Amino acid sequence: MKLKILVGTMTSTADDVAQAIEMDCADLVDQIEVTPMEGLSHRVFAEDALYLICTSTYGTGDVPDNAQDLYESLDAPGLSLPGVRYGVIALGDSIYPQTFCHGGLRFDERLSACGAQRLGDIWRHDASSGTDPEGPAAAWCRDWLAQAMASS
Ligand SMILES: Cc1cc2nc3c(=O)[nH]c(=O)nc-3n(C[C@H](O)[C@H](O)[C@H](O)COP(=O)(O)O)c2cc1C
Repeated sequence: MKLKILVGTMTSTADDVAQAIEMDCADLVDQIEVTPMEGLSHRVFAEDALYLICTSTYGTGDVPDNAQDLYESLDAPGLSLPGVRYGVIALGDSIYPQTFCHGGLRFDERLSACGAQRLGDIWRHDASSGTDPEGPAAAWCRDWLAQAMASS
């Protein structure tokens, strides 16, 4: 199975998380591909892969600039992604309590509205927690991948 990590970021934290997962989880899947969201559309979900949305949150609960095109494309009328299985890593900061981690939550809403299936809970990281996300995210991903493969 291939894991495709789609990265939405402004200041590279989400990319650091994706790189940590690529290093730590290589033994669990056939291939891991880390892809920045720049210029992507919903067509990225056509591949036979397991998808991981790894994104931060900006503005007032918005997806980062490099994720806008992909996010908007998921609103296409009649778009259907029934065979797509995905997980979500949502980075945010609890100093924005009204919109905490909404970037990831927004992707989850759009993907599930298109009939895609989320596996597991959304993993959130709080930039105000005083911990770096890379290690805990990679540990979460190992469990998540094990469950995803057991259910496929
Ligand atoms: C200008 C600005 C706006 C932000 N807005 C939000 C927000 O609305 N909700 C939230 O949970 N986090 C918000 N954040 C926090 C970031 O999502 C968080 O720091 C994240 O780890 C950054 O990841 P990145 O480096 O991959 O972009 C904001 C950060 C900045 C600098």
